Amino acid sequence: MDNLKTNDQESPPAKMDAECVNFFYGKKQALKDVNLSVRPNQVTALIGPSGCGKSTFLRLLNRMNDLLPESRMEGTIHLDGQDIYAPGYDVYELRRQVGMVFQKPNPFPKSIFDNVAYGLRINQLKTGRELNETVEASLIQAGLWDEVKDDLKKSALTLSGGQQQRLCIARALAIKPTVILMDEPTSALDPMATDVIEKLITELKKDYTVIIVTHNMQQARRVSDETAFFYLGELIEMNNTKALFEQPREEKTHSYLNGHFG
Ligand SMILES: Nc1ncnc2c1ncn2[C@@H]1O[C@H](COP(=O)(O)OP(=O)(O)OP(=O)(O)O)[C@@H](O)[C@H]1O
Repeated sequence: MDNLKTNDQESPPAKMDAECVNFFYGKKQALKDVNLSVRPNQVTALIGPSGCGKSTFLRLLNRMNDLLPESRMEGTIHLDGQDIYAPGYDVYELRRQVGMVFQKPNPFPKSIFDNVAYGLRINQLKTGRELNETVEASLIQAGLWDEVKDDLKKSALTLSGGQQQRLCIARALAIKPTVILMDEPTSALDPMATDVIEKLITELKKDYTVIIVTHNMQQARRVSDETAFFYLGELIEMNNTKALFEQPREEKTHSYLNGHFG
């Protein structure tokens, strides 16, 4: 399955890569022999019909499936060349480096400021002026600062859905990750809020590596540099987004993109 990797000799080393990954929920196999490389400072989209394993794969990238009872993973996943499932690998440091934004905005019932400061405080990374500066910088980077700068003490729950999602992105950015995982980050948002987040994703890749699960093929086309198409737990094809959409190599990809199933 090496041919599914998109890393050639001229590319920078992969930011993350998966080799021969299988994943089981009890007896059910959700991922089958997945080989996939993610390039740094790019947006990689994971697409495919419901239940094909996109979210399962995404969650393996920061070991979010570790606590699921009776689940089992085989294969290896590297971050900057290090095996993140190796015994002794620091899972807390992994989750600091590989942040996650979920489908539904999930701010804590706390102030806007405290939401962004949360990870910095529990990890004792910053206090005082440094804390304030990092909160401000994260809100600026998430494109929310101008809308909230006079209301930092207000509850995060008073924000609109789109603002809440940008707040969750600011919260993820505050602890200085290098990779951001996004699991259908706009599926609960209206078209205008979606547009704002999509533009933000494009901005973020200057500083971060972004991996996004999306049901929306047009969104994958708009925001991503590379797209991986999953079907029934297998990675069928991965390529740069334009090529995958315009000249899919595999018949299954072609059928899916043309709406024959999904
Ligand atoms: N916690 C779980 N326990 C058991 N089976 C699960 C669990 N989570 C997912 N699955 C199964 O694993 C398979 C892959 O699910 P996954 O959520 O990764 O797919 P997906 O492509 O992200 O789907 P969707 O687009 O609907 O979110 C599905 O058959 C699903 O039913």
